[in-house]
Amino acid sequence: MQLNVPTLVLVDIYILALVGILMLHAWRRGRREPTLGYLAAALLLGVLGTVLVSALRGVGMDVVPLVLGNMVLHLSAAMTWTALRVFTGRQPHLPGICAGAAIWALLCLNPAFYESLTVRVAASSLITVSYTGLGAFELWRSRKNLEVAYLPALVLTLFHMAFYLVRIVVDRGMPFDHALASSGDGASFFSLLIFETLLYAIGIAFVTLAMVKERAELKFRAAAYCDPLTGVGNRRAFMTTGEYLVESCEHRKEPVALLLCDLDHFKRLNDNYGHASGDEALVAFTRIAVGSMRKQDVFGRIGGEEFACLLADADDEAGAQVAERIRREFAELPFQAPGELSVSIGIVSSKEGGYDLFNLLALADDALYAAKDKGRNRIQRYPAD
Ligand SMILES: Nc1nc2c(ncn2[C@@H]2O[C@H](COP(=O)(O)OP(=O)(O)OP(=O)(O)O)[C@@H](O)[C@H]2O)c(=O)[nH]1
Repeated sequence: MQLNVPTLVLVDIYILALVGILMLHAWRRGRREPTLGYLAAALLLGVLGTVLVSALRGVGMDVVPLVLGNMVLHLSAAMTWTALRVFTGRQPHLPGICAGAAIWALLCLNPAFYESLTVRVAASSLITVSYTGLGAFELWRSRKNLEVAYLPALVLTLFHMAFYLVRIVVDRGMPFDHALASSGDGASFFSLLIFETLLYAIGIAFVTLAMVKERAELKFRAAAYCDPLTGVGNRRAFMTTGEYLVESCEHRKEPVALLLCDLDHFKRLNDNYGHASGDEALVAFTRIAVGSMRKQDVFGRIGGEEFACLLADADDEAGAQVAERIRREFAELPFQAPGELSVSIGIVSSKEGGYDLFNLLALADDALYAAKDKGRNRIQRYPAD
């Protein structure tokens, strides 16, 4: 099928401009996220480059489409690479951004290069392959830290690179003649080229926007589930992961133990040594408790000076052992004055409380209350005497 080149170019310009403006809008709305800014620049430079390369073909000013137009298109490719680079956490590389356009300008100073359509097509494709390859490389080398679905962007980029590699071998170029533009030698590959480049531009804009949105969502979710002082999960996180753990223990017919820990006389500690010292005590307790947990256990700060530990495959005896270790280590911590740090811990297991986290929490709270009542700095299993 032969596609009409001028029509395709017009469609290409309109769609790229529309996506570019939408990306600019997303950049402004998204707190000027640099990745979207570079992507918007890539799309709008793509529009300018396409206008320069196409509109002024064969009208006696070949230097504009051939030299300037292609330089702008190479800058556009560099911007797409930079968008992916910035997304992976690296700084833009200014010499790298300018290199493609500069190399093209230098090559055009050579009359043999300027006159040979085949060599120009090969060089232009090679520059595009380099920038696209760099974009894929940025994603690949950061894949372990990205935490978002990067594969669509990687596959799209590799496909675009492969297309331009094929172009080096297959394409003999579009001659600079309007009469040949829709039917002449090279027109069919050229129309395919416009088509592929347009799909790539839309595709990479869409998947990169999706990656940026996914990352923002992860950041908000982490903030909503994390206690900023201690870095562990807050009550919401504990309840969500805790319920899941309780359910899976029930499913495997394993016991589960809950420890409810409350630092003793914490108000007094704050009043005597200041809020910063109180914070230090909270962080120190977290360190000790987390150090006593296994990977499959769940721990969280569920209130001001209240923490909860859910131990998988542990009965109340195992829970009491862990609780006693935490209590002892915390009480032995060197602090402002000896005996200032202590914790009371209520313990309940699924043997008494069943596999309902709310019920376990209520029973552990009873045990904790009894521990406080008996003088604090102690562990207490449910049911209390
Ligand atoms: N430093 C600090 N203090 C906090 C934080 N969150 C809550 N608190 C304080 O923890 C104290 C808790 O006091 P209470 O509930 O009376 O409990 P308590 O003094 O530990 O008494 P008992 O639990 O009965 O031993 C309050 O003074 C809160 O201001 C925090 O993030 N940092």
